[in-house]
Amino acid sequence: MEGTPKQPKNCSSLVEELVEQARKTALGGQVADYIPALAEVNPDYVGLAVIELDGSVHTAGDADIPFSIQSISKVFGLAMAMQRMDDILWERVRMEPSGQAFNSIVQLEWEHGIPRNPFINAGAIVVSDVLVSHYSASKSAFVQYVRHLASNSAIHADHRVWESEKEHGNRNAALAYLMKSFGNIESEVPEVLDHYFFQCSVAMSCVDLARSLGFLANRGVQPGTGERICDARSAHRINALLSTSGMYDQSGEFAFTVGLPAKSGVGGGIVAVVPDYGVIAAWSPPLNRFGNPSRAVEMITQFAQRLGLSVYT
Ligand SMILES: NC(=O)CC[C@H](N)C(=O)O
Repeated sequence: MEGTPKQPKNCSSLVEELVEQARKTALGGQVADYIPALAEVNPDYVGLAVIELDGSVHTAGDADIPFSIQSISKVFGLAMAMQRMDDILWERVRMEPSGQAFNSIVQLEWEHGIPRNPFINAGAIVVSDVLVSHYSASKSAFVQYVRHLASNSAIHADHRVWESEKEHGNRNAALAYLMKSFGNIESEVPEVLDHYFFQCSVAMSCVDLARSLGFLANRGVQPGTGERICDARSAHRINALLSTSGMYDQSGEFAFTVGLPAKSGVGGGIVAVVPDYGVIAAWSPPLNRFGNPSRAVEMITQFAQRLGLSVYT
């Protein structure tokens, strides 16, 4: 039945236990340092938040501290673009796993400037181009959208991170100019990159993230407010893409071991959608070799396995 928790018991104590365990685990990995402002983040932060469709909130550790959402912004950007554009969007960005690093450039030339999916950087830059063309002020539209979804008007972009990415964004600029040369970017590249870096620099907490993406677990309707954010088909499509491409080149392994649609970011966050149950958001800055946060992967894996949450069961 829609909205019925699959496993309501002892969530809060499990969330506490997983954070405690994560704090003790030295999983290695390094905080992202290719964006200098991110390198300054304390690697010891650990947060976990679970929000169920019935509104129950379970949090532990640093679940209320905002951090740089980075690539998690690609989910919000895509949801906005899908609202504004029909299926023509899928001629400009595809729906296949890339099998490459999130910022890889090699595939893009072979495939004529059409990115494999909206959750690698090239795909998110195309989505940013859609937003720049469809909104007169795309950056403020983006921030208003996430504030509304998270019911938190204090959410804002971290300008230091934004500037830092702009200064060190040569690879993303290369992706954007290559796509422009193939005719897959409409607006001017600097304006598109400015939007892309801005949305990556938005700071949100685990609680904000878990609350904001509840609609993906509930066929497009935001559980707290009953507002329809997107149609059920769009929610299905976003979840499908998250399952196949949300964890970059570790998406196959994540599906194999966990089995939930999820998106990671180099700020150390991951959100995982559990259809008909709720959303899990975890944060710990050090990253593994795929650019996914090791402890956050571990906390979500444990939570899902212990409660038997998987879309493939
Ligand atoms: N994986 C990520 O979180 C990447 C986002 C980052 N802003 C970048 O463009 O490189």
